[in-house]
Amino acid sequence: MTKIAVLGAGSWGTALANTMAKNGQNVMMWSHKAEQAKEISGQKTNERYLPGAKLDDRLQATADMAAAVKGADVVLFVVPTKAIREVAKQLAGILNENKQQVVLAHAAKGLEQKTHLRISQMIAEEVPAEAYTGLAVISGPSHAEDVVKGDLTAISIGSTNPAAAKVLQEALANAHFRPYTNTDLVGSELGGALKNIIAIGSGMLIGKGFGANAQAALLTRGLVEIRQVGQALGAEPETFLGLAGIGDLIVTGMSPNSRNYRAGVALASGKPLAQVEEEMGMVIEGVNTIKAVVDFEKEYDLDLPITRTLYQVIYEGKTIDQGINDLMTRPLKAED
Ligand SMILES: NC(=O)C1=CN([C@@H]2O[C@H](COP(=O)(O)OP(=O)(O)OC[C@H]3O[C@@H](n4cnc5c(N)ncnc54)[C@H](OP(=O)(O)O)[C@@H]3O)[C@@H](O)[C@H]2O)C=CC1
Ligand SMILES: O=C(CO)COP(=O)(O)O
Repeated sequence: MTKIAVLGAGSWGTALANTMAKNGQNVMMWSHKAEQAKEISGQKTNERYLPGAKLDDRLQATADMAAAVKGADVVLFVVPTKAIREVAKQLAGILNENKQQVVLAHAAKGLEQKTHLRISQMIAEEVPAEAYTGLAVISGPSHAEDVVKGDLTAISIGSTNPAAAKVLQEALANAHFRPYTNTDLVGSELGGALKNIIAIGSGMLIGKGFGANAQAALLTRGLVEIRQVGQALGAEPETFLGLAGIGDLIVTGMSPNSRNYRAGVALASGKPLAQVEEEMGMVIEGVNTIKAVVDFEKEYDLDLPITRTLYQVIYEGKTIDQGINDLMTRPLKAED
């Protein structure tokens, strides 16, 4: 039995922790809210984030990070990107105090606002190398709402340390949940972060009444942009043809369970971004990630028309209709 501390008690942290608890692993969740930890441990529910879901009887949560981490073999971060650095700082203090060495993993899908760093880079800046044996990312097509219901799901775990990926693969696997491993940490992180931008666009198209042709065009051309950025940042291009790439793009770009997709639909109805974020009540990573990616376009001399147009629509007042027209009437070119 592996002892796993899951840091973060939103929808995805709860769904992953619940999967491992059902598999018989020794799981302790950490929530920064004592009331929520009490609800998870006592009632086996997390009504705010997974309404109606009944969690495994063995699942426990605490608001004391040191207690969650004590004796853990694996520590898994599942907080939004903007909270990763702060949580990593707290964890570093605890691991240092305990002289403890763990496998580190995260399941977040974004880039840091100011630095544009990937999540594993932020964690590696905060947690000293002697406190962990490997760093892995859980990526791929997986909405928490579907996972907690036991819907069939396949994900990918990326790490340059195969032993770190393996320990997570074994802790998570069951007949409904099939994790694959790969060694492309960079590509697995970027696939997860970048598809959120395209998913917002996909929601906008549906909100505007367009159909499957339009969605297929956007997702396919969006994948070309994701691959360009990935290659510029050192990812393996093949990763974007796998679960962490096209797999996640399909589910996030087409499922109404996606927060990013739903945000696109809501923006197309004319709601301002602040209202969309408030009404969602859960993190919409793509609206922040897009800021980093428009900077990458200049920094690495890339051509990212969809990303650039979505940025203009979300932040610079361009209408969706104008954005679509700009994209459709660009100079004609060969498919690349
Ligand atoms: N939801 C999903 O299906 C999937 C999500 N992901 C990714 O997982 C990450 C987390 O997403 P998700 O679970 O959906 O997010 P949610 O918005 O559902 O939950 C976020 C959780 O993190 C907590 N949190 C926020 N800031 C802090 C902080 N500074 N310290 C401690 N806890 C904090 C929130 O607490 P509070 O209630 O106080 O705000 C909440 O419990 C994201 O990067 C997302 O892209 C990846 C795959 C699937
Ligand atoms: O990454 C996800 C599914 O794989 C979750 O996407 P959303 O954050 O858009 O819900």
